Amino acid sequence: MFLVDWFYGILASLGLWNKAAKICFLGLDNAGKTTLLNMLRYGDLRQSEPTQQPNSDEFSIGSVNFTAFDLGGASDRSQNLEGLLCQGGCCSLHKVPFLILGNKIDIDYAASEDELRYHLGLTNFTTGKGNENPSDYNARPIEVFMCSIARKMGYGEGFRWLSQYIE
Ligand SMILES: Nc1nc2c(ncn2[C@@H]2O[C@H](COP(=O)(O)OP(=O)(O)OP(=O)(O)O)[C@@H](O)[C@H]2O)c(=O)[nH]1
Repeated sequence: MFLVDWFYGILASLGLWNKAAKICFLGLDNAGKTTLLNMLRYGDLRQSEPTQQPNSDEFSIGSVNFTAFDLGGASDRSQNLEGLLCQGGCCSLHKVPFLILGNKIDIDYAASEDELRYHLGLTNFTTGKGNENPSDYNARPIEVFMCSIARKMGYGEGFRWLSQYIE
């Protein structure tokens, strides 16, 4: 019973209760991928050593599978967002929704949402944060949400946005 309540609590807070999905986290070194994974898995902040070798970490809650590809010390920054988005339309991620989390907004000098959108080339290109009608949507859903995993802020809204594109 406790386990079911825990499953329900975490998935409902992310809008993922009754959804089946594979959610993959990709990010630069030090972005907070492991911290987010630990927050989802254990519900708290845990320190971990910076990743020195490419690896991945995976766990499931209910029918939702979370995987973080931690490129760490071997990160190749040419694998940027543009590459991931496969703008040539050639790849299997063609219509997969992208949630971009701008983490660490608790830090004074953190980039603003507008700055992040600008530097990612996403100004005026994102889907919108409201409840779109997913069945009307023919393009890849993509949106930016700013967050602080340390303060437990922002990423829940991002996941709930994402959840509307997951069956
Ligand atoms: N201030 C602040 N620090 C954070 C936040 N999220 C993570 N961190 C810190 O950022 C550092 C890197 O976090 P990780 O989760 O290890 O980052 P990662 O993306 O897994 O990094 P690699 O292992 O290098 O790929 C750690 O010291 C975290 O405590 C946040 O929201 N705010």
